[in-house]
Amino acid sequence: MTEIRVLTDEAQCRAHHGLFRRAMHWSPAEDDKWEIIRQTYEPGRTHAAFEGDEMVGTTQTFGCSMVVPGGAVVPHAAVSRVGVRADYTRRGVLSALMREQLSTLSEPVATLRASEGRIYGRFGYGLAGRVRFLRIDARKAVIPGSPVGRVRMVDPDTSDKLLPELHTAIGLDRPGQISRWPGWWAIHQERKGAAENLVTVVHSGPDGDDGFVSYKVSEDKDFKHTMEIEDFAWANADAWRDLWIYLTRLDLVDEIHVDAALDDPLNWLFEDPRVVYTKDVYDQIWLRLVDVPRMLTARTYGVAEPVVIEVRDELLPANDGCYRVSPDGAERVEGPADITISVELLGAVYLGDTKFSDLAAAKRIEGSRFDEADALFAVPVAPLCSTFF
Ligand SMILES: CC(=O)SCCNC(=O)CCNC(=O)[C@H](O)C(C)(C)COP(=O)(O)OP(=O)(O)OC[C@H]1O[C@@H](n2cnc3c(N)ncnc32)[C@H](O)[C@@H]1OP(=O)(O)O
Repeated sequence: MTEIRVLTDEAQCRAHHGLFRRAMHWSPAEDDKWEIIRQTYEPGRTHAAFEGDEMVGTTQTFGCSMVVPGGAVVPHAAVSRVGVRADYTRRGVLSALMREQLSTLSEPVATLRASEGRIYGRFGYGLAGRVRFLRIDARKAVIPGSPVGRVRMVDPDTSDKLLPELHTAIGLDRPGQISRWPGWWAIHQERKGAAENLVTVVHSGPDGDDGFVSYKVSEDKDFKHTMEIEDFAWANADAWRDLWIYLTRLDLVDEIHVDAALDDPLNWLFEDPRVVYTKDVYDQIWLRLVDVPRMLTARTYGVAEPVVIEVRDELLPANDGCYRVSPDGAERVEGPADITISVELLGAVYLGDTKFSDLAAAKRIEGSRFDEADALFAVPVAPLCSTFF
């Protein structure tokens, strides 16, 4: 029988990490890497599945906060390192891990990045945010005008001190953005070493530092140079534009790759909008409403007549019930409901990436008054989570 345990000692956490990496077809971390990775194992947040004495499955959370529509910041669990040993798959190991993890979470919301699209819906995670992968032709990318602020290159020691504070100040700018935990920064900082050669520049305007970008440039056998933008945050349009001027005027860069929000206005920066090419749109945020009443009251709503939504949650039945959503907020009520929706799909509409009317058109939800529900849940900016975990 599968038993789920919370891991406490380091040797087991290392085995957990190795099992997850093996499930992803990656080799285990070397000793020097483990010294950094061990900092990402927070007490009480690591679950493993055991068959007898053998560890056969893993999952873990990182504690942080997430921005919801309207700007409130709520406690959030970032779920990661999900893996089941290949000789134990499709026997319910992941299901047991997910049930235990969900029932013990203290945060009202959890998100994850899914390796495959069919895994997590059954556990109540909905596809709540997508991202555009952009390719920019750096040789033709001309931004008219001059920078208005100052961009400076910072050495690794300086950026290690500066970036966590700066990200806290400016990084929580959209629904879906999350704060970063010490272990996240430990791994990011290690990447500035020789192996990955990540470079950071910081922008300052009239009120001080207000933007940063971390990037690396690699060269292929044909001497083509490609820049990968790994981390990018800005507090205002001047910082955003100045940092792009810096990036597109760098020598020896042919192409730039970056992930951007669906509504990022990057094309409009350039004389020729076609230098920005959307190579892909992919799912990014999979969101699980753990405490539906709390999460429905945490966000704000648009202007429309109130709608009553009935939520169904097989794994966490405390969420079952009807909620009246209006421009003034949300509250539990008795029925009748206008719309019936699973907790998975409520997660999909929660940040505003998906509309009720789209789910109705796809025959995924039932009811009426979808236009009013769309207007209530609409958000002025697309969700994004710039923090990979
Ligand atoms: C947040 C992250 O860390 S993402 C990384 C996720 N990890 C990986 O992709 C690593 C490789 N894969 C694995 O380790 C495992 O196959 C897992 C974790 C995806 C699934 O673990 P399992 O123990 O096999 O899942 P479990 O047996 O509980 O399956 C539950 C249900 O999901 C289905 N399912 C599980 N994995 C998949 C999949 N990859 N594709 C489609 N269906 C799946 C099962 O068929 C089962 O359906 P059923 O209830 O209708 O029978």
